[in-house]
Amino acid sequence: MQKVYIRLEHISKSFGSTQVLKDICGKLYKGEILGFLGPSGAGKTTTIKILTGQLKATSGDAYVLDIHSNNIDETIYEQIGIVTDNSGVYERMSVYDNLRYFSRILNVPKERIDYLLNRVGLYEHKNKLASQLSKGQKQRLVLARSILHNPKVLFLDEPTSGLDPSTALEIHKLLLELKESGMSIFLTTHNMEEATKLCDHVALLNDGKIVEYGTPKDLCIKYNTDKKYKVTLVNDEEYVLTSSINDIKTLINLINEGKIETIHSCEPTLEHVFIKVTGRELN
Ligand SMILES: Nc1ncnc2c1ncn2[C@@H]1O[C@H](COP(=O)(O)OP(=O)(O)OP(=O)(O)O)[C@@H](O)[C@H]1O
Repeated sequence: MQKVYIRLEHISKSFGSTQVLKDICGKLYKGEILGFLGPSGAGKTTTIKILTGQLKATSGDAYVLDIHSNNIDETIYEQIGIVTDNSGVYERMSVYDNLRYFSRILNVPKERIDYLLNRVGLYEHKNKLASQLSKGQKQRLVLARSILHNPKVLFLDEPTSGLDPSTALEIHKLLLELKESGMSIFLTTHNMEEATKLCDHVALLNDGKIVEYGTPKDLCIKYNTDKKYKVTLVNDEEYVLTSSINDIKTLINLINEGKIETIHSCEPTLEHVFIKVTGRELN
């Protein structure tokens, strides 16, 4: 049976009289990426903070590697990595020394530092002071630090926000490799394309509640209610047809006339699913 690395059981969280998480349940299995998706303020970071022992839930139980979040102590940090924001970088140390410092604490061979610096595209900046890095570069340094010790579970809060597309692509490649190697990744993002590409399962969060859960593909199929088909003709013209009687007649005519090159069904994207489920845009 697949190992469960994270369990959220009926988690609720209030700050004063404001309830920000409402009965959140979910599981993350070994070697999977679970995406927590939702607009700003939906409760994504709060969920990570509860799981990693930085905040206490008002009710419910959360477990990481079978340890209840109320019982987490520093030994858990040998098994998990966390990327929340750019904090935790020693600004007056070089990029290399930042990682060397943590590699000593975590007993990681220093050869891994160069490997990771290459992987996150910071090798050529290794002698720069961390304070001289751009926001995106600092974000990559935090990512490298978080996987230095090859943790079993990695928490990533918006890991590619503010990164240019090619760096984001490199990070995606790295995350998929980490997953392949058996790491479990709990990812929060606003970016539905990123989630579709990376996540085995996604939970759509709105106003502190999980409003949908499933694989990105299954959710897109589930919400493909007004089915559409993209038809490309031999003369390169393109049409989007629906299942209406008129469109079906048009389709039959096009087939009879031998004018069709390809037909594809147009499933909605996760973004469309989110809008359908919540009635609101993501941002
Ligand atoms: N310490 C706190 N005290 C009071 N309210 C808080 C606290 N931390 C978070 N909140 C509130 O809880 C809600 C959820 O915040 P959270 O940071 O979890 O959202 P998020 O989904 O991660 O948003 P973003 O995508 O902008 O990071 C927000 O309304 C926020 O203002």
